[in-house]
Amino acid sequence: MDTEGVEVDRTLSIEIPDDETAHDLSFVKPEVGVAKPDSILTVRDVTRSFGGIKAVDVDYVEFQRGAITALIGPNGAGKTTFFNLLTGFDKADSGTWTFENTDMANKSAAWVARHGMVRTFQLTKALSRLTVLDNMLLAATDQLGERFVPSLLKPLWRGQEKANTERAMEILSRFKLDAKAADFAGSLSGGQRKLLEMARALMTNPKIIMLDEPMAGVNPALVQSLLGHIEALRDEGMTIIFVEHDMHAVRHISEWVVVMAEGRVVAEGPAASIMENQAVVDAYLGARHDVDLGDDSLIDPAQLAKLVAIRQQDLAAQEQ
Ligand SMILES: Nc1ncnc2c1ncn2[C@@H]1O[C@H](COP(=O)(O)OP(=O)(O)OP(=O)(O)O)[C@@H](O)[C@H]1O
Repeated sequence: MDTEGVEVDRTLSIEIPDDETAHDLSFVKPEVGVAKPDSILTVRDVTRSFGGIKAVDVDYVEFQRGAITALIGPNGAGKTTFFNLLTGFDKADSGTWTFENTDMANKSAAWVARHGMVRTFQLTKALSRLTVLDNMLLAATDQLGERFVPSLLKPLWRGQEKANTERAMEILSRFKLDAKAADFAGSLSGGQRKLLEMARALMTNPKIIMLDEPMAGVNPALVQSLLGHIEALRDEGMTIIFVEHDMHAVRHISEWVVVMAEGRVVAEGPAASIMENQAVVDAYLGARHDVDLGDDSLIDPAQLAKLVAIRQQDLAAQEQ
């Protein structure tokens, strides 16, 4: 169903113009539930509640293979919960999702990773106390799960560890982190940590990588280089879905943007169309979120005036 309750015909195949690349979605209609030319991940009727709150209530969304899709929305919109459901870190109350026609609903995170879909996590304190290389090796075992428990499969494990170390060093050198392999992860800069988070996820050779706020805490001077790495992964054929609050980054690299509010997808489309979408502006205003949509010139002056008025009311309330 789209937002107006109209059944969307998904049996229609969309012809990609010859001269378009796989990730150009500029010719796809910016409407909720729209079919993509080549969906790698299709989500249907997924819900997850916590107590009385429906954190996720997604009717239908397709993610285009080989594209960079941003998942945005105000605080509490359900983005993280949605990521966790899709990657097996939480269980949905209902719904299905298929990745390359394989049913992925409510499988374990290790199973999901083995089948080619991984999400990144911000480095925890515990991981900061391990070396960069340890982090990489752990990512391989974590995500591959019990198959490689070392005590059970010692000879196999040793071979595996050697292969994993080689692969880890290869990935680290891609991100220019190879010289840091023996350093504690906690000693890395904000930008290098983000690269390590991405590098960890690549250990299992995923087809879809889901990045959790890849720009958070990154020095603005390094943002460009980080975006370049993400684009390079896309250019090699990987599908990228990322949650991000930094709208400048979203505008810069996303071919498609999916907007969530109160658990639902309220809009989707190319970044430029999203910035003008009334449902999106309302979602952010409704959440009273201090938002920078990345380019003030794209915001309707009336909406800006509304924002300013709300801000003034907040200030007046604080002064009372
Ligand atoms: N484990 C949990 N227990 C109870 N409520 C939860 C839990 N996880 C999420 N929620 C609630 O579900 C809703 C969606 O939260 P979620 O963290 O997914 O939003 P988000 O869009 O990722 O927000 P943010 O941008 O702030 O990270 C919120 O109301 C949140 O309080």
